[in-house]
Amino acid sequence: MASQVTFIGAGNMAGAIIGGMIDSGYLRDAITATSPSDEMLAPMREKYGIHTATDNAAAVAEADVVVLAVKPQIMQDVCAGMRDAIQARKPLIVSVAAGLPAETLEAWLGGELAVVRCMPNTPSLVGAGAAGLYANAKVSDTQRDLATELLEAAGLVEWVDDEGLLEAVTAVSGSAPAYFFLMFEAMEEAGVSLGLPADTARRLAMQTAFGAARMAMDSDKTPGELKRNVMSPGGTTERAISHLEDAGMRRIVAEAMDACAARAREMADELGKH
Ligand SMILES: NC(=O)C1=CN([C@@H]2O[C@H](COP(=O)(O)OP(=O)(O)OC[C@H]3O[C@@H](n4cnc5c(N)ncnc54)[C@H](OP(=O)(O)O)[C@@H]3O)[C@@H](O)[C@H]2O)C=CC1
Ligand SMILES: O=C(O)[C@@H]1CCC=N1
Repeated sequence: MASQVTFIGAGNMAGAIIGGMIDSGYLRDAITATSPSDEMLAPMREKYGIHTATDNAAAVAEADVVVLAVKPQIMQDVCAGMRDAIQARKPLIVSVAAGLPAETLEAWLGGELAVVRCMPNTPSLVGAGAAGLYANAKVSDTQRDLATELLEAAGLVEWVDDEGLLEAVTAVSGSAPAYFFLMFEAMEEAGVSLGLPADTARRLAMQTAFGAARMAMDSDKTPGELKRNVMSPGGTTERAISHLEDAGMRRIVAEAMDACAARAREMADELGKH
């Protein structure tokens, strides 16, 4: 029998994971999503055929897994509202909220709970997400497998054994779709400066990124080898890559990712007080 999964929050992240679960054949009847108003829930019912509810406490009463998918800033209040129901049932808690430590969530929900913390990213919406997961000591092997199954429905899953590493995951994948979107913007602008129509430059840049990612994922070669294969000696790519290296591209990327991880640590300090 499928585990009963209740999503608290029915926004982008919940929708992405639910969509992936349905596509991979998860029993619709075993999925419930909640939101304060029916406005968000009606499309969920129509699109996915799942159960919906506006009462969080009632919706977790029979859940085996509760996925916390509301904004971090309102999480404490949301947890307080379903604390008794959670303690009566003790389901696996899976949180996708940025910055909130597992220990804090466990305390807000009354303590002694198995908690999986997840840092997903927005490509989950198209089934191409990349998520880092961390389990506290109370999570059983079966619960770990279940969390993997739920999150793999939206893309790649990588477990980390130290919660602090989720800050590095945030820098490498959680926030990283935005780095690539910035690159697309820059390449489109440069393509336009070189005379291409904007939509042509945009399509070429995006297809090239897609092709490069797919090629790197399918290949036995390292990204460095694949890069060198494009660089004919004395050719155009060598000139472009030299320029990027000389301008400090690697240093800029490292500094941006350090800043990202530092902000994730700050958010954990700000939000995680309990
Ligand atoms: N977006 C991203 O790139 C990433 C997001 N995350 C995390 O995912 C979580 C969700 O983000 P996202 O899906 O983007 O946010 P959304 O705003 O799309 O979704 C949040 C949902 O929670 C609902 N909600 C508000 N109050 C309650 C309540 N009391 N009970 C139940 N549901 C409620 C909201 O409803 P309403 O709109 O009616 O208020 C909304 O549907 C966040 O914690 C975020 O940190 C993590 C990694 C990446
Ligand atoms: O920017 C943020 O804070 C969130 C967390 C990771 C992606 N978006």
